Amino acid sequence: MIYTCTLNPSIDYIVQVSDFMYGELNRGERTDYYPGGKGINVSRVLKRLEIDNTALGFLGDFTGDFIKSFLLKEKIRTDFIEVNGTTRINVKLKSNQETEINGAGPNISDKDLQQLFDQIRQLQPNDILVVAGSIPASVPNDFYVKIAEICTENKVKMIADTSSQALKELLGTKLFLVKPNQHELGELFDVRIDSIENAVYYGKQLQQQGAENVIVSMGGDGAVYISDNNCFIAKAPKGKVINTVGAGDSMVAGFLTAYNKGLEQDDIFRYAVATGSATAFQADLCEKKNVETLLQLVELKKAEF
Ligand SMILES: Nc1ncnc2c1ncn2[C@@H]1O[C@H](COP(=O)(O)OP(=O)(O)OP(=O)(O)O)[C@@H](O)[C@H]1O
Ligand SMILES: O=P(O)(O)OC[C@@]1(O)O[C@H](CO)[C@@H](O)[C@@H]1O
Repeated sequence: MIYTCTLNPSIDYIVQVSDFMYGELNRGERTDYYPGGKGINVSRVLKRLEIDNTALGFLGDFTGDFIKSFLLKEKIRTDFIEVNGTTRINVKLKSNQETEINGAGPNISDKDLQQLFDQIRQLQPNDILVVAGSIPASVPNDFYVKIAEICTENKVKMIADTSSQALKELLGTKLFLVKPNQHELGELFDVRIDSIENAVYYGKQLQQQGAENVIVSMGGDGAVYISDNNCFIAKAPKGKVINTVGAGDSMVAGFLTAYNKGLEQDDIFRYAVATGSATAFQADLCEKKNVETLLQLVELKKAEF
């Protein structure tokens, strides 16, 4: 069984303004509300790709209820822990540029954290747990490391998609997959990643630090995949970009879907890239048919290591 865990979910409020003017009254031309948070996005895309999964994490108040009922409508199994505060609303402003304001999120108590640990201790060998997104301010930065320890003990495969200190803390931890984007990887090693060569080099460093599979995503430029002694480089398909929020999460869901089907490494990566791009070309997250249309448009090559 696959589980996702989102410590700090959100409602993503997506507002389109043709010429946003700072300090003025701007009127939204189109507004959308989606359940968000990286793990929740992974769960939603997995479900669309016909992979059953359960979404875990913390939800609170009316915003939490919105997310729960939205996921229920999409027939996604959930087992969220109810917290006292209000789940955040993240603003995604689409104008000439994409601007994001992500909220802080509610406080999470020690009791809530213990409850999550208890849930994770119930997972079975060969289950997969995707921990994704930022760690709320009230939760220690090494929280994912503690989760990883439980996963290792119970032979659960852990996937991490996070950034900043939470990602730094995970260095040296055994992970099944880690998927930083180029900026997150650069921040991790205190360098600027502006070429495929750099992404391969630092991706390999991550592999040496304990990750079985590493994907470095590079937005419209595609991605790099490192596993065993193999390295693949993919160019993303071209298309009309509508909303890139969740493209990286979709990539993780695509990877898992193809891995679950037992595909070869190159085809797993092709599927992951197509899924990320399929989401970038939709207002909401992608559907299976969007992914299938893009599969043959992903240009992939094997690189020398
Ligand atoms: N402009 C784009 N055109 C085509 N494909 C894209 C574009 N942006 C993203 N993608 C696809 O999605 C994948 C992941 O994108 P990106 O590197 O932006 O992830 P991310 O920063 O983790 O995203 P997020 O945090 O919003 O989920 C890319 O490797 C690519 O396949
Ligand atoms: O603040 P975090 O946890 O780093 O990221 C949260 C977030 O930006 O990530 C998702 C896209 O990947 C969105 O659904 C959500 O708003």
